[in-house]
Amino acid sequence: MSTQEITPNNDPVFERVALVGAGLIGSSLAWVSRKKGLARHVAVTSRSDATRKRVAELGFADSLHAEAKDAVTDADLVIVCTPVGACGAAAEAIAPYLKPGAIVSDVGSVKMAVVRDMGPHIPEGVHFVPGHPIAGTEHSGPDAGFAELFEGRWCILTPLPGGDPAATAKLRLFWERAGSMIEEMDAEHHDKVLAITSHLPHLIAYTIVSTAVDLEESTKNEVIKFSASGFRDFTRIAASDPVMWRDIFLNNREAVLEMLQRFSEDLSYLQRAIRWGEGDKLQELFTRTRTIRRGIIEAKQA
Ligand SMILES: NC(=O)C1=CN([C@@H]2O[C@H](COP(=O)(O)OP(=O)(O)OC[C@H]3O[C@@H](n4cnc5c(N)ncnc54)[C@H](O)[C@@H]3O)[C@@H](O)[C@H]2O)C=CC1
Ligand SMILES: O=C(O)C(=O)Cc1ccc(O)cc1
Repeated sequence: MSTQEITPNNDPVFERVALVGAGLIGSSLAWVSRKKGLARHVAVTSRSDATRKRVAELGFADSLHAEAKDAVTDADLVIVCTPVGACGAAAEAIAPYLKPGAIVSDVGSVKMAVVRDMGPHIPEGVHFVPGHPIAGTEHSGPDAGFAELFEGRWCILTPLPGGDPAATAKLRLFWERAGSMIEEMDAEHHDKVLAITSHLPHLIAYTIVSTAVDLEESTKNEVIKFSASGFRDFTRIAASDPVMWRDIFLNNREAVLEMLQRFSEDLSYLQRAIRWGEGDKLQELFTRTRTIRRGIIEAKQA
């Protein structure tokens, strides 16, 4: 079904959207929902008094709730925006309060574990459509969010086999109106692709920054002083939320370990080439990767 057929105009996509968790992604979704009129009411839930106080000051919620059940009651769309490891408990807590016909989604960076943990709690008659915006920053918490985060970025939906296509189409429309481009795929494929494009790069960044700071004191000072753009980029990524990334690696274990194995083999190949002075091998690989980068830039400009 084309999204045009659902809402031919700019009416709100949903009456009431409930966001469970008010960090970078939850607050960005609240901001964009309000800015672009995606929902008539944005209900936000956060467990801590301090975060709720801050959310009230920032003013991105129409209603603010300590208990997720109060936010999700009567909601047409519920998006769980917690770290991946907390999604199952969040689904269990809200399940009895979900409205028949409501759509439940999430934004987790891993999909198979989210389906495994949330799926069993979603009641009959409620549509579960997992999602993952490929958009973010190294910042976290309610202050980090902004309405433009999803603009021009991919959002991957992983609908379950046998799920309601109309629910998926409506969620697609929501993300499209938030500025995203949508791709659908199965959860297993998602986890493999993201293991190499996002999870492994973060692991490498965490490692290289940690290796650099473990160097003896004098060298460490030089590292900080002369950190050129390459290393700086790594430090930005390595500043990402520790709990969120702990949960990603624990919940995408198989795919990350497989990619890590391949990566280690490729690294050994380069190590060998350097040891034996095989410049042709180095140059050939670097030429190949340069072509890939240029291809990505050209595809973006097209
Ligand atoms: N940060 C990023 O760049 C991106 C993150 N994601 C995914 O989005 C989700 C949220 O990430 P962020 O918004 O960046 O995190 P965040 O740390 O900024 O916010 C997480 C929110 O969840 C709440 N929370 C934490 N543990 C909880 C629990 N046990 N029960 C209930 N609430 C809990 C926190 O209080 C906070 O409000 C994660 O699953 C992450 O994998 C997806 C795309 C990009
Ligand atoms: O800040 C960056 O460079 C990111 O890579 C953000 C990010 C983090 C996790 C995701 O699942 C998607 C995007």
